[in-house]
Amino acid sequence: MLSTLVQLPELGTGELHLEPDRHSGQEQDSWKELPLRLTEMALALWKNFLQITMKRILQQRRLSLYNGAHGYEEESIKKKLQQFSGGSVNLVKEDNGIAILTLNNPKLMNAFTGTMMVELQERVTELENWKDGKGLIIHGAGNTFCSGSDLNVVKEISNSQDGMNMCMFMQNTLTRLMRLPLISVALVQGKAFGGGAELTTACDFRLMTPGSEIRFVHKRMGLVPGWGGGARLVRLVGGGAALQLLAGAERAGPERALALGLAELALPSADEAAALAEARAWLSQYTDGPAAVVRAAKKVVTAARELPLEDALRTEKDIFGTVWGGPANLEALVRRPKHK
Ligand SMILES: CC[C@H](C(=O)O)C(=O)SCCNC(=O)CCNC(=O)[C@H](O)C(C)(C)COP(=O)(O)OP(=O)(O)OC[C@H]1O[C@@H](n2cnc3c(N)ncnc32)[C@H](O)[C@@H]1OP(=O)(O)O
Repeated sequence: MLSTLVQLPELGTGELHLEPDRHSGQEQDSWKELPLRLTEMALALWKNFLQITMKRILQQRRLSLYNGAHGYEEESIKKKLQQFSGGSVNLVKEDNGIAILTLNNPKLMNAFTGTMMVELQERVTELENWKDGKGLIIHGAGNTFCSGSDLNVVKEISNSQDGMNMCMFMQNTLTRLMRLPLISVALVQGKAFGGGAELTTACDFRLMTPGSEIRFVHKRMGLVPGWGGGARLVRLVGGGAALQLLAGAERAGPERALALGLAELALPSADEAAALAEARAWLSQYTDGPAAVVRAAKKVVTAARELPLEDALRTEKDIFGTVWGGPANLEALVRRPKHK
């Protein structure tokens, strides 16, 4: 019998066995079967690829807050949002496990157009599939964070159905962002207003440059948060402070944000490049070491943050099981570090 491995682009590797047909009483020339057998294998690999892809889509659907049962038809919502183009959401994933996500619409203070909302979801999906990822920094182009939804788009989708659809779409995306097994930082330069303020609350930490502001301006627009920022803000700063920030549309500069627990650090420099370098340095103290362990730490916190106690404890046990006796644990047992 002749065996060989065959690598097909995008589909993967399959093992091909060729053997003469002994029933015909003649040695078949196996090589004549090769094209047919290659086709058979390509079909088998393609079927496997489709099964894996469908499993991933269904898994992401299961992770979503809203689905068909809530009247949430994602593909038609994306189609609507894609009518409003402009700007981009760029992602660079580095070999060190840190990703930089840039909101790139500086002409409009990085306001979210419809296509940017769709691109943000696509970047989050990329990050969900990035198994070596440890940390994420989100910032805006042009030394400012994000001015919320593009008001030109808001005008076009001001009817109830479109508004609810955009709300559910962004809540789905920001909830998945919040749950990423990466340690995430919002680098707030300039203005984080409206939906931009909400986006900062979907990150684990917020670092703010001199003169920057997080401001929930929704009330001044006759609104309340719709991207999940209200629910997350209460969990970050407590109900009283959240109510002041929402009902007063109050400004939170670095000092006030630190006092409220809304930010973790007031950065010294307003310079765009220096601020990003400082954010990288700050994040690195939490992302150094094996990705499996960093990701496990975030998963433990996510479970504890969202689940009832006993479910959180069981989840912690399961996560513990993924690192106990793992490479990093065994190596540390040999090295016996002193935790001075
Ligand atoms: C659930 C989320 C919620 C929703 O979807 O309904 C929202 O997020 S609604 C949007 C909430 N955001 C705002 O209301 C912010 C509006 N913008 C401002 O208050 C100011 O632009 C500010 C304070 C962010 C910056 O002021 P500054 O004087 O520094 O700059 P400009 O105002 O001249 O802005 C430059 C340029 O950008 C345009 N711009 C700014 N923000 C938006 C936006 N959100 N949508 C569309 N366009 C925006 C602004 O109009 C200027 O353009 P120009 O053509 O030069 O007039």
